[in-house]
Amino acid sequence: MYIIEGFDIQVRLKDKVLLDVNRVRLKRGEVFAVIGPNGAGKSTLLRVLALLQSPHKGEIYFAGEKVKPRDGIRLRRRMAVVFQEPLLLDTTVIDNVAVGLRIRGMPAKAAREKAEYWLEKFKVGKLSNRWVGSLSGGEAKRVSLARAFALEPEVLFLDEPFENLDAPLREALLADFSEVLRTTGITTFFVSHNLREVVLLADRVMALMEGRTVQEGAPRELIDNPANEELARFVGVWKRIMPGFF
Ligand SMILES: Nc1ncnc2c1ncn2[C@@H]1O[C@H](COP(=O)(O)OP(=O)(O)OP(=O)(O)O)[C@@H](O)[C@H]1O
Repeated sequence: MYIIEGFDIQVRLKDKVLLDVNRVRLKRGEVFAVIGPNGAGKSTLLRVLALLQSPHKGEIYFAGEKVKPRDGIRLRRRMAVVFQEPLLLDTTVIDNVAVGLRIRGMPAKAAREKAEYWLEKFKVGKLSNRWVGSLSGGEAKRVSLARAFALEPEVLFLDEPFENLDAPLREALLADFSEVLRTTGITTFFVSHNLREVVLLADRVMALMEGRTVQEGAPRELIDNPANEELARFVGVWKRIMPGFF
């Protein structure tokens, strides 16, 4: 039932505890969001669960299997990560999407077809042969999402994927992304500052502050009954920004 489970995860930097999470669990098929202020440890938690960073303490299970350090590469192939910056390779759009599939042993023609399919899904099919250097920020994000989905990962990790976009571009991408998520049913873990995004996309949300979980539940629970004053202020700000939405 759980694809990823983390227990007693601690990350430290010298004497400072950056992350101290008792339990985090991601059910198969759910969209799980992590919100919290700057420096709360959200990206650190993402990196730990995506097996990109080893915690100083704690255990992680992937599909019921306890993760050992040497399992990293093998298990990471079952995941995909999209960062705030698209991190595209300096080549064409289609090659960016196809290359991961080729690395996984897919023949060139099949990889190209799959890449085209996912580029179409994210409405950038027409840009297939463009060099990535000529893309706008929004187009590059769409390509990086297409690249992640093309891998058909068991878990998709997203670190603030809609940041740094103008409002109209962000809205359009959010709508398209939400549609793809709904149709693929892919298990997703995403980090966000944006409560509206969380309401639109997430089944469950965890609020992280100073590296610790302060609340976890359905987005509605967090909005209606924030667990502490800081969270209540955060929710209050969003209610003022978007009256009627929450
Ligand atoms: N390599 C590093 N060196 C020093 N400090 C670090 C490093 N990585 C993370 N930190 C610190 O760890 C804490 C958690 O960082 P993290 O990026 O996980 O927070 P976050 O919630 O994702 O923040 P943001 O919303 O600003 O991206 C912060 O105080 C940050 O300064």
